[in-house]
Amino acid sequence: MIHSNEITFTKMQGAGNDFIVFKKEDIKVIPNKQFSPDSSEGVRSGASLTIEDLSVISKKLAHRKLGIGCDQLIIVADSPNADTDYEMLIFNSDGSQASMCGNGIRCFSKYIIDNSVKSIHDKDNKNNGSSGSGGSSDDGESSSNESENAIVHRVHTLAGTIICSTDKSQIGSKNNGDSYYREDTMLVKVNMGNPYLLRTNDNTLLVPNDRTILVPTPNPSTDKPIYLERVQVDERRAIDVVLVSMGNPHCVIFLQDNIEKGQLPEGTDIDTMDISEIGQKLAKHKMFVDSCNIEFVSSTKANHFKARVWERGAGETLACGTGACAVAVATVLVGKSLPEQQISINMPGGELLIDWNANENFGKVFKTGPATSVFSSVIKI
Ligand SMILES: N[C@@H](CCC[C@H](N)C(=O)O)C(=O)O
Repeated sequence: MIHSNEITFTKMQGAGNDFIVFKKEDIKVIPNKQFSPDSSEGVRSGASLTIEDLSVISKKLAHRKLGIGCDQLIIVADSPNADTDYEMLIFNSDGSQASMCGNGIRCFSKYIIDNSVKSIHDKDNKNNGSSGSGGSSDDGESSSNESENAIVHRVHTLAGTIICSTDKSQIGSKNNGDSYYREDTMLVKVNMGNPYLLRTNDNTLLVPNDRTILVPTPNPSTDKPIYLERVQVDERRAIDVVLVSMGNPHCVIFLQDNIEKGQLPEGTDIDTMDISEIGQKLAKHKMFVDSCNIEFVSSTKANHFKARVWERGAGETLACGTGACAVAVATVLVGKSLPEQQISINMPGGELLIDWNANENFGKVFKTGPATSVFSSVIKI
């Protein structure tokens, strides 16, 4: 090995979905003198590392026995444009790069606040991470996502700009006038953007691009909406699913509907079923352009649902933020939720609250949930 890396990181979790979070520039690339004793190279910052380098590092760190262990790596980087404050890079535990992570972005925002990470675009130094960009905007987020008292981060992701808002009261009170006492957990509300029709290998003619906004079909009993699909899991089984993109792909399975159609066995129970069997098969189904995240859902009472997730690139996780949004959107689309009311999605690691009304706030989906710091340390790999 010619180089080793020393990384200062924070282990975080959001509703039990766990992350290793660090700044890209906080990776120190150290030349290994044992293998290149004559090299004049000194310690470099990780700022110059490529996506391939970060993918290799992520896979090592994410390993639950040989590394630190996590579902995703969340890397804080400088934003490539002046419209956003920061960039968030995401890697699944298998090293694949993801476009968006709903639980991770709340932890990202808490990390920025806790570490006073500066935005390179904040020339006046107004935004030291805890003051926020204040970012009101014309695309609907300002009405529901922020207030005078909120710290707002506009984050560049591969899924587009995502806006996080944390009420200042979440940050804790001033301690002795010179430092902040920080709670381990803060609640963060995120404008997750619009839900989109998921483009698959089968529907490319009907869904010509990845940015076709999803809206409820006016007459679902007579039209077969494009987001409903019957998927052949294997030779003996087909399952009805709802397909939603939250900037990353989701395939939502309502258990009871499939039991009633005889497509899942009577007695299939969300708490005890083995989701890995169907999850793995569907995740790599040929209809998906680049694999898929699979959500299993049962209803508890009006606007309350239980869900478990098989994540592409990470397997079963205790929660998935984009997954919770996709589930909530799917429940509205198929008439299981009232869009005027908040939707509660309970996953094994905790509850996420989703607001989506296709006719308000430009059809954006809002998600509220916790972000928790577990510990910080340094690792050499
Ligand atoms: N845990 C995440 C989603 C992470 C990415 C996903 N596995 C993918 O590959 O799309 C969340 O909270 O949204």
